[in-house]
Parts: sequence; C-alpha cells; structure tokens
Amino acid sequence: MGKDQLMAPPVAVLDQITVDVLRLGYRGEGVARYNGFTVFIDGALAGELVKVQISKVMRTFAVGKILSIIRTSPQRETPPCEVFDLCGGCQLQHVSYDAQLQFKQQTVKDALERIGKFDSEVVRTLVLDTLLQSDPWRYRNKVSLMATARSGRFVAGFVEEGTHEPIEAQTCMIRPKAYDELLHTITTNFTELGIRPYDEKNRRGDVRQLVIRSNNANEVMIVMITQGRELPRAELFCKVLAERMPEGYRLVSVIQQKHSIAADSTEGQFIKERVLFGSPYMQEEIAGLTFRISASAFLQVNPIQTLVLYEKALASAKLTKTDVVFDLFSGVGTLSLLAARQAKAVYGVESIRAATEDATFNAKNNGLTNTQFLSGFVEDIVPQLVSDRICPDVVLLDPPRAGCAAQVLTALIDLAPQRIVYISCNPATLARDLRHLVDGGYVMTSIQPVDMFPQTAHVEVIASLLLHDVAQ
Ligand SMILES: C[S@@+](CC[C@H](N)C(=O)[O-])C[C@H]1O[C@@H](n2cnc3c(N)ncnc32)[C@H](O)[C@@H]1O
Repeated sequence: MGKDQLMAPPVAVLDQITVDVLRLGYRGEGVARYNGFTVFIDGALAGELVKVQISKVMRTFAVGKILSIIRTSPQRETPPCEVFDLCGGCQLQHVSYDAQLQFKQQTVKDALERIGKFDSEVVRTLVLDTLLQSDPWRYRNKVSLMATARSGRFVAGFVEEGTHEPIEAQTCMIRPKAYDELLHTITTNFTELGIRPYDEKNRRGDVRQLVIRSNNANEVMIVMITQGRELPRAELFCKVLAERMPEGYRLVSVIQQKHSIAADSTEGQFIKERVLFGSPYMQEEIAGLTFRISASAFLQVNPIQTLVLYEKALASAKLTKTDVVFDLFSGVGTLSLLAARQAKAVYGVESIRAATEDATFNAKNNGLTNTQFLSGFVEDIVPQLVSDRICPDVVLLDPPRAGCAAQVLTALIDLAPQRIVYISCNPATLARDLRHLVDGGYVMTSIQPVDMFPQTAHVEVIASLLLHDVAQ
C-alpha cells in the first residue's frame, strides 16, 4: 500500500490552499503535493505557485481549481481559443510549444520507467526529442462532433470535458478555418430542414454525431451518425450543402451511418451505412500513393505529421527487397503500401472489413502486387499466418490506445522477426508491451516521440526494436 493510501486527506472540499506545482501529469494537468498528499490542478504549470480551491477529495488525491497564480511560469501562454477552459479537445494551449514538446518527451520517459520498469539511464539515452510540427495549429483533417439542440437550433461541437455536452464556439484552432463556415452551413441547413439532433434523455431525434473529413485537395466527406430511421429531406440537405461549400472546397460524399441505441445505454451499435451523396469513399494522397478511405476506416488525422511519422517508422524498419513484412493494425494500408515499395512482400491485418477492402483496392490501384490484406483481429490472424508458415523479417505494429494483446506479443516473440517497429498513441500501453518484447529477447534501439496532436496532451511514439541475436 502506498504512503498516500495510509494517510487521511489533509484537505476538504472548498478548502483554499497555496501550493508549488511540481510537474504536469499525463493529461497535462498540474501536479502538486500538499502535506504529502497529491493535488491535481487543471491549467497549472510546473514551477508555478498557485492558490487553489479544492473541488474534489478522494482517498489518494484531491483535485483543485486555480483561484490565482502567485508565481507564473515563463512557459505560460495565452490560449487563443475562446473555449479552451471548457472544451475537452485541447489540454495544452496555455503551454508554450517548446514546453509541450518537452512534456511529451517526458511523458514517454515516465511511462517507460514507471510502467515498463526500464532503467532511467537507458530511458534517458533511448528517448529522442519530440519531432515538432512547424505550424502547430489547424492541422486536423477530421473532426467528430456531438450534436444537441439549443433554443431550437441544431448545435454540434467538441464535448465539454467529462460530459456529452457539445461546446459552441465560433472557431476551433486545431481544425481548418473553412470548417467554421462549413459547420455553420450544415447546422443551419439541419435546423431549416427539420433534421434534429438525437436527444439522449428522451431518445428521440436523428443525428447523434457529425463527422467532417477533408483531404489535401479540400474534398469533403460528411458522416452523420444517426439512430435507425431515414433522415428527413436528406436529398435536399445534400443538394443545398453541395451548393454552399466554403470557397475552394468540394463536397464529395455524405454518408448516414445508422446505429441502434439500446434502451439501457447511450452507446450506439453500428447497423448499416447509406450513401446520401457522391461516393462511399474519399481519396487521399500520401507520399506519392493514392488511397481510398471508407467512412468507417481509420486515417491519421494530421496529414503533415503523418508523413514524418511514416518516414521515421520506415527508416527504422530498414527494409530490403528480401524482407517479408507484417503490418498489424493496417487500416486502409497506408504504411503497408509505403513498405511494399521497399520490401519483398507485405501482409496487412485489420479488423474493420471496409478498411481491409480499401487496402486491397489501394494496393491494386497503386500497382503494388506484393501485398495481401487479411480482415480480422490480429489476435486470430497472426496464429493463422504462423500455421501457414509465413514468417516475417520485420513487423510493423500500430495498435489503438489499448495496445497489443499479450498473446500477439508472445506469438511475435516465437516468430522472432529481426526488427519490430511499434507505433503507439498511448505511452502507457507501449511501455507495458515493450517490457513484454524486451523480456522476450528484443533490444530497444530508439524511442521517437512525434507530435501528431499539437495543443493536446496526446503523443505518438515510434519504438524500434531489434532481435537480441541481431543486435549483438
Ligand atoms: C491506430 S490505427 C492504425 C492504422 C494504420 N496503421 C494507419 O496508420 O492508418 C489502428 C487500426 O487497428 C484496427 N484495429 C483495432 N483493433 C484491432 C485488432 N484487434 N485487430 C486488427 N485490427 C484492429 C483499427 O480498426 C485501426 O484501423
């Protein structure tokens, strides 16, 4: 049992205390100690002295709100976004960009030491500086917005932290400026045509979530996640929207994704998709290849940093024309096809069927004949590949935040590829999985944080590993 768990909390709700902020926590919140007890303070920066009012007390920590900043950090900046304090989208707009990059590097180091139990000296030498984005604003090519009704108007926005409540804002500093006008057009159009937001309380209405995606050519896909029924006047909605696109933008696709929403849950379950306008896909150009992307398929959301991420990952993979590659969690085959240009053969594995179909199409469309994409869970497909005696020289891994299942890592250790390049969006699960691989005979050669999500506390990491025998 930790020391904190043994002591009675030295603070109560509404107490006012003054504390030195020691560091940022992994969500970007300030972390302080008060009489040996941990206090988390949103918006406080390391090195600041802050007066705080306690808002919540738990057994091992308390949460406080800043009343005043007595000593201000030189890293503090004025957030340009008017709703920064409310919105759950960004956590670090109040931190200078240099300090954001350092914070992300430190988050990765902390996870490797704390969760992976790696030696601090090893971590210090392996974890490189975070790769920056030269213009760290308005980078997203996709936003997912919650819908609600306010005073008879249709409203859609990022949600307030810890709630399902969308925030109304004139603009958002991490999406393209043209999305402001586009969103205004969509929501006005919805209101005028009687397309209603889904109401969680009485379980009525249509659109629960609105997804806007665009590509390098400013072509736009709109996805409406709705409950079961057909959308009223959908055809007219699409026609008006296509006519009123922001200058330089073109509507290429409007999709309704129907979800059932169970009576005892707010979670929806995907039922089927209906193309209301244009194509079921959008296109994107990445490093000289063209990709088609279905509405339900994953694509990296920061196109500029995606190039940096893939270039670094492939440089670490050191592919040659004799290498057989597994690209696990392959999405629409972006990394697989880039790898296929340098390797003998690439096997991609992806659980979303539409994404796997996109990947197969993309390979053919780009004239790459040395790839095969398998639809299913990595946990099921990797053993099948093993039983077919297909052994990789190199494995690329890019799982979701949960990381890799232990059985997948164990299977990879048995397969013993010479190199593993693990791309992760969650340092905690990465650290856990690296420990598994290192205990299984791999040596970490570099850990490269990449800033894919400026202004947020999220960090992407490329971990490169060599089989121990090769590393010797
Ligand atoms: C972080 S994305 C990476 C996709 C791709 N590498 C890219 O850069 O676009 C993770 C992908 O893994 C898929 N996925 C999630 N869990 C999976 C599993 N257990 N087996 C196979 N694919 C899975 C998701 O659908 C998603 O496409």
